Amino acid sequence: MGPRVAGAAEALSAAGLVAALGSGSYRHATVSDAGSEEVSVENVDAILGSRSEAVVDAVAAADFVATAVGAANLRHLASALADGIRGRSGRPLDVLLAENLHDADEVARGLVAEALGDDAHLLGEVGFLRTSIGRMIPVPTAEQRAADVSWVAVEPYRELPYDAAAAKAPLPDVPDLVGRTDLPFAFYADRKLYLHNLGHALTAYLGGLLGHTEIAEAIEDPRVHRLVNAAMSAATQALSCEYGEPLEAVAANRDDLLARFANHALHDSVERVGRDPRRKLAPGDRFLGAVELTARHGLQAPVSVAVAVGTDALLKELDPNERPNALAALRERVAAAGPAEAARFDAALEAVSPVADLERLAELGR
Ligand SMILES: NC(=O)C1=CN([C@@H]2O[C@H](COP(=O)(O)OP(=O)(O)OC[C@H]3O[C@@H](n4cnc5c(N)ncnc54)[C@H](O)[C@@H]3O)[C@@H](O)[C@H]2O)C=CC1
Ligand SMILES: O=P(O)(O)OC[C@H]1O[C@](O)(CO)[C@@H](O)[C@@H]1O
Repeated sequence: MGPRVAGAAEALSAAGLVAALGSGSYRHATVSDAGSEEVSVENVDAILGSRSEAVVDAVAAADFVATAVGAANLRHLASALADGIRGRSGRPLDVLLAENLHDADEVARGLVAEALGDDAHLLGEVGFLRTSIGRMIPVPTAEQRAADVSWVAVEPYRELPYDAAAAKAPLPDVPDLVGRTDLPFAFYADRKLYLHNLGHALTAYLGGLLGHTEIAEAIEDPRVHRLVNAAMSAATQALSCEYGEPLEAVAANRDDLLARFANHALHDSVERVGRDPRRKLAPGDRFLGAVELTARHGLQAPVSVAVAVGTDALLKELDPNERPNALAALRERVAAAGPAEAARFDAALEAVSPVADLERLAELGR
């Protein structure tokens, strides 16, 4: 039997999924334009999040725990994690955080500490491990769900680096679960958000402006590719300067990502990759975090343009009365690099809406 992993999924809407996973297996397809391969993953179980006693017991007994619930939902796990930790009687626990969230370790630790209250000392034996979760997994279509609610399709990329320095216990030997200690883990976390997620979200928003519905179509549009490549190249150079990692190594990751975004067989949607622009445009997340990183190295121009594209996507989702404050806050973040940057942001915003002028955006980002 493999390691015991505590998992939980949200009640009600997830009940069907939990029931299907409770049958003990699910089908897992790896898809690419070169072909696809399907396997059955065995020895699986699931518990509804609302069955909190069962979740607590699972956390108390687990060899390790992993979360992948969405950054905003982490807080809902805190109480079950806290009670599960109490139930371990001091036995060390590692919690792998598979969320696109900067400083996910500090956020999760803070939430669980609050839930533990007077027992917060128990966190001495708990590792909150950042991960760099790069595998792209689209949302199955309604037809796919109707045929098999637990079926999932993924891209071939499968490496999962985690922050080994923060671990409290040895993690099981799982292929491609890679404990990184060669560089500060901040490099991997920043590379994920400010290179992968920045480029991906920009592809989604530009694709949306041009009427594309799938990411692969969007990135193959040369007008989109040029702007995404420019923003990702600025992030590449800035990451290399920030962490002393050779430029060629970071650039190889950029090129691999650009090629992976073009996986047609995955049918990843502009909607999924662009979802929740409010979170994506928050301080420290993929846009504003990337603008800060690139500005520190004088490389911010194409990223400021990217922020304007993201801002346009956000403003379209907000109530009209929320827009002025949101716009002012975002502009202020970009303007921290100086008045020329603020002017670039204003001009880029004009070039996005009401009509997207991608030539003008490319000029502004140079
Ligand atoms: N889909 C992808 O390609 C990747 C996603 N991520 C990150 O992984 C996380 C999950 O992403 P997805 O699987 O795409 O999202 P999703 O929305 O498809 O799945 C999230 C799951 O968490 C469950 N959940 C939410 N709140 C819960 C709670 N309080 N208790 C128990 N279960 C709860 C939901 O029922 C759902 O099954 C996000 O933070 C995302 O940024 C990271 C890399 C890859
Ligand atoms: O899950 P989020 O934070 O909304 O962002 C989506 C991004 O995360 C991933 O799902 C996983 O890296 C990417 O495919 C995509 O860029």
